[in-house]
Amino acid sequence: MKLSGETSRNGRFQRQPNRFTDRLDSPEPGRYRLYASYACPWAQRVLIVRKLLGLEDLLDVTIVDPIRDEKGWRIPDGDPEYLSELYHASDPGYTGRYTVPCVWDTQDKRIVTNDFPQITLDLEMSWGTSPNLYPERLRPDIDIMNDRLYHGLNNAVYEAGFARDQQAYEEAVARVFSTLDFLEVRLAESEYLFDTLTDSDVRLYTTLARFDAVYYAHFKCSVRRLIDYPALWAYARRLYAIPAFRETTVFDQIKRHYYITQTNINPTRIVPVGPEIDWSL
Ligand SMILES: N[C@@H](CCC(=O)N[C@@H](CS)C(=O)NCC(=O)O)C(=O)O
Repeated sequence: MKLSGETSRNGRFQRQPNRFTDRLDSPEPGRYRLYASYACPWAQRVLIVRKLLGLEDLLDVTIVDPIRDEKGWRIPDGDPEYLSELYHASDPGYTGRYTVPCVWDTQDKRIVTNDFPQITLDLEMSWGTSPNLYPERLRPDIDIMNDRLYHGLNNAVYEAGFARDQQAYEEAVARVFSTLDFLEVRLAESEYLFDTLTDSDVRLYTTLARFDAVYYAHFKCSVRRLIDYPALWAYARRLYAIPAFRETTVFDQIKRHYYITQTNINPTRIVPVGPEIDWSL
């Protein structure tokens, strides 16, 4: 992983900006292809929304190999062999990481977007509205919630895991658990984060699904497990019972990806056995 450029002088992880930020404002069958990994929480968001909205025929998908080497994501039986080739075809001077999710335009032969926070919103606003995951009446609240989830949880677990400094690590972990505490209270009274299933639930779910399997040990977010939060754990299992969530949650690939690929954190590449967790309701 080329993370060196993403560590600040005080040991904090600072994610690279997204290079491709065009919008997906009109679906065209056969034109766009999503590149995703089952391991990646940002990519799983798009896989879930694609299935929830029934966009399988409008947005083709390629799932990359979960084990990434120094050349980046490999495309099984792919043409091209590596995702990097699509990045360089789109921008020959590209020097960042080759990230999923990204959407490739098969007609213009370029990456339209790797702007992960915007991809699901574009699909929800312009590609499919049943169920309505981004209803207009809730948009300002969903935006605030998504921001809170990103800084307090989705990205904070990475800030904890990739910290190179004790204080930076402890500050990120504190944010993770104060956010989980806030969510526990909220979800004790409500089935979803709002009065209906929304984009925010998708964003929360993909981090919760990885929490006990990876973030607790590998990223050292070890104060409490997800299963120690009764309301959050029940909520996570309720979402897992929905096919779009369950069918895109591949625990084996999640674990192998983080433990084998992130050798800066796990140089032995040993994948832990367990934890044994029953996700059924
Ligand atoms: N686009 C964002 C978020 C997406 C992201 O980080 N995806 C990860 C997988 S979870 C990835 O593709 N990483 C490739 C790499 O680090 O080389 C970023 O640039 O950080």
